[in-house]
Amino acid sequence: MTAIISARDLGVRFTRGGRSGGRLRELFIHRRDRTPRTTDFWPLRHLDFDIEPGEAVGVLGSNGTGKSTLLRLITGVLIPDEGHVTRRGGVAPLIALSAGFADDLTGRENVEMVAGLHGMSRKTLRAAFDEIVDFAEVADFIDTPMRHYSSGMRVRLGFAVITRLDHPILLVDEALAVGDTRFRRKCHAVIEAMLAEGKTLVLVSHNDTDLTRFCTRGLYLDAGRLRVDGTIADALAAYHALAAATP
Ligand SMILES: Nc1ncnc2c1ncn2[C@@H]1O[C@H](COP(=O)(O)OP(=O)(O)OP(=O)(O)O)[C@@H](O)[C@H]1O
Repeated sequence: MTAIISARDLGVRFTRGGRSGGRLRELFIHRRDRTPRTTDFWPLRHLDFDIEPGEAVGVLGSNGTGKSTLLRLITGVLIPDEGHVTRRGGVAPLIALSAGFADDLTGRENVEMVAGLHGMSRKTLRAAFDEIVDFAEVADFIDTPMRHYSSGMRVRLGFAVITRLDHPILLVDEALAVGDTRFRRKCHAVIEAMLAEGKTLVLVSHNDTDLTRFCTRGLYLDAGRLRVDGTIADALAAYHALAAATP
């Protein structure tokens, strides 16, 4: 089978205190020529893996070990400094606890923007809009600017719109941790349905139950390296062994 996501010697370099240059600037500058600074570090380096279509892969590790960075590299919003990552097909990303929403726009405008950016036609969005809003339970706030949304409301609307995209790859970063129990249950049913359809899931989570519920495979990151690429049970065991050994 041909991999749907492939990483080869993948690495990215950050500057302590903030990555130099904005994301947009990075698109226009050949960053590989950037002279290293003493404040530079590699949050991720020398990563190699292939993910097959339909796999459900959990990414785990302690805080700051590069999990979100890996998802941003897979999505393509971050450009690697070494190696490369390739995707076959579109990616529906729910990262940084949002679908990429803008605070000044209303919920409605944000849904339209995100759906449009991800290639959903106006007709499809019109047909799906009410269900998205109902699922997110934000009908009373849909014309309110996003800055007035709670983190739970944001993540609910983000989840509702992102999971409606017709992309084969779903990336979820910690989003399941934010909703309340009832909403989490609704999200679980949606993810299970997407997996049953053959979609590919990459899930970043600190929650063992979520990781074992959805994922068969685990990528355990430590100090920016891929330490275990195995079953989710193996990856969790390595993660917990390290936590137990760390004072
Ligand atoms: N834009 C940036 N510029 C500089 N450093 C950054 C940037 N984004 C992240 N980092 C740093 O890179 C490292 C990896 O961050 P990342 O958010 O990927 O970790 P994580 O494993 O997702 O952490 P957590 O479990 O806390 O969410 C951290 O040291 C973080 O402070």
